[in-house]
Amino acid sequence: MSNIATPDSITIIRPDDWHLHLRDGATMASVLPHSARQFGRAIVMPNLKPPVTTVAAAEAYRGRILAALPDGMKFEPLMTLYLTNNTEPDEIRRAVDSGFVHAVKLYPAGATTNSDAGVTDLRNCYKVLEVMQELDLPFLVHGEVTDPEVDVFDREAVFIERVMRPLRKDLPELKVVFEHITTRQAAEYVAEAEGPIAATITAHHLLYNRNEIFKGGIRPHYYCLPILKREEHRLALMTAATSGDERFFLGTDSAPHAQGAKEHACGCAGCYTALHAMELYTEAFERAGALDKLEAFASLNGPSFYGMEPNADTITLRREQWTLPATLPLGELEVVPLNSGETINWKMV
Ligand SMILES: NC(=O)N[C@@H](CC(=O)O)C(=O)O
Ligand SMILES: [Zn+2]
Ligand SMILES: [Zn+2]
Repeated sequence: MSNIATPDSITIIRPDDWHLHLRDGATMASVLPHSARQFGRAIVMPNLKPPVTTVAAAEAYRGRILAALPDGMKFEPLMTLYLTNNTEPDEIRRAVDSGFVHAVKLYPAGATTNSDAGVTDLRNCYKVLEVMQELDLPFLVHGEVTDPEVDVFDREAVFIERVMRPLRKDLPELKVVFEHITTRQAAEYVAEAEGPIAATITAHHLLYNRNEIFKGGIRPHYYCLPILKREEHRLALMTAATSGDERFFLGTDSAPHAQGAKEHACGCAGCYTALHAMELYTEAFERAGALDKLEAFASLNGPSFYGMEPNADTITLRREQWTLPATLPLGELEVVPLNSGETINWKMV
């Protein structure tokens, strides 16, 4: 921990969110201003129902997002395609030509919310991945095996051995983002691997370990996938995020679900953090005495990986306590944000 007195405000280049769920329709329209207030751009996840599997669908979705953006707000949605067993190499060429599709997303079938249409075996997709490698289109990976024999807390670490290493051995020049990493194994793998690889890290995986899910009872709003892990893993993620290593950057994985779908006998995975994401990241970096590393992680490393310029403006967070609302009406959903009813220490100006 640094002994230097921490500041009462921090100004950084406007960050981007490299992993975001906006959903669609009225919910998307209500969620969007939360993200647009904090972030200049976001990689928009394609796990809609039905999933965004074509450039035409991504173009229509992008149009709906831009149409929903309130007047006077600036925000660039960076679109992605949902990879299926049947994605055609030509779709990848169209994606690159489009200029607005910036990545392709892997959902192993059954791994997470709206992953039913996902890939059952990555070997079905090698023709597509070869074209992505050739054309430099990033491959974003939900990195968990779906084998029910594997303990849910081990699914990310096992994925590295069973899927990630063989994939990157076969396609060493493919640009890969290991999304929302949650383990020491993933942080170490990304830090040490050769070739073009990076990882996004959520605010909640930096702040919490798995005890948070069970504090005083079962707390479904802390349930997301990959699930929160032990403290040793949280510490490894903090080390990675604050290391200054360009391979690690911000991705909130903010994912709105209806209150009733989370407070349920079989509750959905996903935490809603779009409202207060930068406040949470600032808190995490401050606790590590690493506020000076926040800008690289939040605003510089992501654009550098994607070959973009950083944003031209800045944001400021002030040390100021405020309490998260119990629920947020977000279009057709009533959403309980992460930290609902709790007081946090930073506030975006
Ligand atoms: N992270 C989650 O727990 N949920 C995400 C899906 C995902 O990113 O895996 C969602 O779409 O709700
Ligand atoms: Zn995921
Ligand atoms: Zn996600």
